[in-house]
Amino acid sequence: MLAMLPVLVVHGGAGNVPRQRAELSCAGVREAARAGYALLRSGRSAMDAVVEAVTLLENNPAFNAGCGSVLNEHGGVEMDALVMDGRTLASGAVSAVRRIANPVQLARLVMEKTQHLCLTAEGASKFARAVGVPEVPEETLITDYARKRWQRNLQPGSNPVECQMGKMGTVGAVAVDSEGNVACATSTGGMLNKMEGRVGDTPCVGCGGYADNLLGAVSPTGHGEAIMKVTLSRLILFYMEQGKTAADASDQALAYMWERVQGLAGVVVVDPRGGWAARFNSLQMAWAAAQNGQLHYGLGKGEDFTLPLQDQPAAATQNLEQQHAASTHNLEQQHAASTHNLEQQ
Ligand SMILES: NC(=O)C[C@H](N)C(=O)O
Repeated sequence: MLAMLPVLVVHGGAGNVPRQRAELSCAGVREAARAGYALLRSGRSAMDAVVEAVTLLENNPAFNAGCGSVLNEHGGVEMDALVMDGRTLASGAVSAVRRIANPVQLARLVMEKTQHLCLTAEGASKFARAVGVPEVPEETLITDYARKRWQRNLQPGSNPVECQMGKMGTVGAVAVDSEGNVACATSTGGMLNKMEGRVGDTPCVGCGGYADNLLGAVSPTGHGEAIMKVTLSRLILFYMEQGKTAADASDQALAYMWERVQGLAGVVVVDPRGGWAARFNSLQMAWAAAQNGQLHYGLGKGEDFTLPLQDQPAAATQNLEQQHAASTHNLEQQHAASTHNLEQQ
């Protein structure tokens, strides 16, 4: 059993990743999984590893979290983040927080330094100042891509929720460390063109994540309102408690969410023995998992590419990654061509 530990799984958002961003997303989740796993291998805790992985994803403009966050209806950035420690069920979150480069780190400070689980908006900013977390100018969190999508969705007749369902990019991680402790972390800019003050699933315990050493850990991504209605993360762990594997529990919960509220989402899940799953009912979800010196990753349904994690010269790994990118691209072209044919028929 110990050979299965440690393990770390990350996601870069559920949805339909535009072709030009697919390789960027895959490279981003691979890098984050490698970094988090390296910490676990050096004996650090599951909490350290998930925060490290999510911090890297927040700093990567390819994702809807930290720098790269989607904009609210007024063109501003309001972010949500959550961490949870499976040893004690300690948890910390921030919601609708502005001008913070790494909301996941602020969420961890809420867990460690306050009596509360979640701080919101201006109160979260004041807390950040009090504990020495610097404010950053809002423009540094806004990419051209995010601004264009915001502007497009201000047009009459646009449907930001539909558009968001196509291109999500929330980030998250779950891990089990060498001692069998589990943790989760999730971070997001939320939903495209959301109302000011809208808080989604991400900072809500049991919705945007859950971690319990007795059961496992979950980090989801997807339509926040749907995730909240079924408390998706806790629902998956409930099914696991009843004896389901991480993959079966995830599929069952996603199917339930689809039946009840037509929600699209994806999840990464671990159990305390090192079993893991990356599942989604959206078209795609960028994910990567590191375990036993191997890096698994994928984007489309059924994809599971594998790369060695250690004892491998960087150049050789890069070659393999390029081959995978090329084969994914070919598949995408075949898919696009067949869809096109179907449309013409
Ligand atoms: N992209 C996402 O996953 C969005 C996030 N779950 C939210 O609703 O805020």
